Amino acid sequence: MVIPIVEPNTCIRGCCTSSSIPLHLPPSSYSLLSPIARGAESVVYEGTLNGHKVAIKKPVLSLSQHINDFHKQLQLLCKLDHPGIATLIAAHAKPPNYMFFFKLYQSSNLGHKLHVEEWVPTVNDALMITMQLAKALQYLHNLGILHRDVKPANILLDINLCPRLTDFGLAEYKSDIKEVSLENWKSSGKPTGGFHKKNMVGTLIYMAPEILRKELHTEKSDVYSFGISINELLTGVVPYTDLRAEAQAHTVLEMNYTEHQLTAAVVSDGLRPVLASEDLGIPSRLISMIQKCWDANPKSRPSFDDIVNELDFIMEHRKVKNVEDMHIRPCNLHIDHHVDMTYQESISWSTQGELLVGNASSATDPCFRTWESYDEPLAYRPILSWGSYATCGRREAMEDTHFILPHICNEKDVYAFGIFDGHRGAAAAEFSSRAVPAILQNLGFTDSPANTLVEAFLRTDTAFRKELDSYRKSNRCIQKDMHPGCTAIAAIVSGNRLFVANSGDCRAVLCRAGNPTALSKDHVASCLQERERVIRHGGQVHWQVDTWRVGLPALQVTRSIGDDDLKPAVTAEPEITEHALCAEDEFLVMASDGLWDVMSSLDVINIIKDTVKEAGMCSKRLATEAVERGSKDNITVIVVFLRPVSTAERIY
Ligand SMILES: Nc1ncnc2c1ncn2[C@@H]1O[C@H](COP(=O)(O)OP(=O)(O)OP(=O)(O)O)[C@@H](O)[C@H]1O
Ligand SMILES: [Mn+2]
Ligand SMILES: [Mn+2]
Repeated sequence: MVIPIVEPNTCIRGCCTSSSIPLHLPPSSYSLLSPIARGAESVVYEGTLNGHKVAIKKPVLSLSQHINDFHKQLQLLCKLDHPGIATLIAAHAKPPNYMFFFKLYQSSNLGHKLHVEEWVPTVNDALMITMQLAKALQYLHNLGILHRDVKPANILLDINLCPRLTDFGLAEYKSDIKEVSLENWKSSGKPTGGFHKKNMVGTLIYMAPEILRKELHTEKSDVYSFGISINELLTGVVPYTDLRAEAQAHTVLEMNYTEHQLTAAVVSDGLRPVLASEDLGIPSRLISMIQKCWDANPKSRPSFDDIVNELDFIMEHRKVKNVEDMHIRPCNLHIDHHVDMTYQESISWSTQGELLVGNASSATDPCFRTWESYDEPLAYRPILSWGSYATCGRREAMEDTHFILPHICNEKDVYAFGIFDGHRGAAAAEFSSRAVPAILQNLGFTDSPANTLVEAFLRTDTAFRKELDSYRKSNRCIQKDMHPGCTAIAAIVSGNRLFVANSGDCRAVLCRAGNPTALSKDHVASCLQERERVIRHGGQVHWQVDTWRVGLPALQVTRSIGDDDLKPAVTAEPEITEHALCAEDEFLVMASDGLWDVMSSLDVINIIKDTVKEAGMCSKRLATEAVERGSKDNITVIVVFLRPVSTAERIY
């Protein structure tokens, strides 16, 4: 992208100059589209500059000091040019608009990648990221610049997952540092002032003990933050969160309280996060390097020159020895799944579900884009972050399954989520959790999202019953009278459109302007309409014990995948609801009936309101609360935030 430079290319004060980066832009050359992130000091937007997609960082300028800071940051950014550092393309440094234009890095930041997308890197991925980042910091230190805010949220990833260090909001020339820090502690009160404390929840855990003791920042303080960040990359664990696994810090208040104790433990007791383990193929020298980086004594920490040399050695050694690359953690570690083995012996229903529909990930057919929201380029675009939690609860066996499928057919703005609640065994739920996403991928955008969802449910049901039949005929490892089934709910978010398909009694709720909107209706025999439909299709309904039930198996639900002894009365055909999302939509909650048995939609919304705004933590809190309230069933929860959540309430 070539942007003409208008001379004199300086900011309004004349303190920032550059020969290659334009510092004032005609207003017609750029536009702000949707916000990507709201930080403490800025809002980052996706936007365009001369027709190209860019990231636009617009600082919050509420004090004159903030304008000084902008100029300082711009002077610094103009000097930087390194493949490990986010590229500044242009800036606008004239009132009333102060903006930085960066290259847009599409693969989000490392914190999001690890904890929201649950990305599991291979050893080589991890080594490459570590090396690139070390080289970027080596480059800065050679220029006499300290970054002072190294953490995964400030490490962007490009499409090749190469890291790009960003956020120079706290960066300083080492030579200026004495003066600045004294001034900082006094005037702005960083990091002890009330406001900053609130916003430092995320940063504190990366701060070296000497910084927590309010001593001066040196190169070695960046080394410490680097060590903590790389260990987080290797373990996939937000530093110290494992400490609170039992205590379950759910609210910001609780978090702040623990942060206080944490600071004391890091400074006085030498507490550090749990170190990555060698078991999963991580080179032992990399692990010892991390330990040296977070040594309590700054003088004992290596410099980035030392670190780059050591990494060179580790990588060369792997190459010579031809060490096999592998993932550094098993994928999907967080789900406590117990598979019901009573009748399925050696059949893996999940694998069957995947195999049956062909290898979805290799779907190479170009997808035809017929999904309507793409015709409206200016339509509202929600920004999603999601998490899930699944627990057996008080049951012996886990019969719930779920899937999360971001970026269907590599489309950035298209996501699918689904939950399956098995009955009479887990087979149907296990099969469906693989088959439904695979079919969605395979169908791509050839039909409307609503039709695609219906098709996915029906095809999964047919495929599962056929498979079951062939097992029965071949007399292999299945009892003749077993008719497993599952209820199913799935959602597709495509641009600003939300589609929910439901068969059975899982439920989806949207929080719109603080109030619950039901996105699904339960299909149970106690519902007159459903009872009549079952009878019309040849099924039998009777009152038994306390409620209406279907057929001999006395099923309470009237729609499901599987249950082949009750077909076609108990249909797999879902009901679909469709909504246009808008700025008032805060989040979407999907859950199996184990949650809804003990909680109303309003309860769910209120609980999320006072929980740390991290989707995984919200899901866990809801499920845990449901167990506490006496739910006797398996519980699976998926929470999807539909707009950016405040950094102050995020945990990384
Ligand atoms: N060039 C970019 N491309 C894509 N996403 C970006 C880009 N720059 C920033 N972001 C996103 O915006 C987030 C915030 O950016 P940045 O850290 O620069 O802002 P900040 O206001 O200083 O935030 P903080 O609250 O961490 O101080 C990043 O974590 C990243 O997810
Ligand atoms: Mn940041
Ligand atoms: Mn910042």
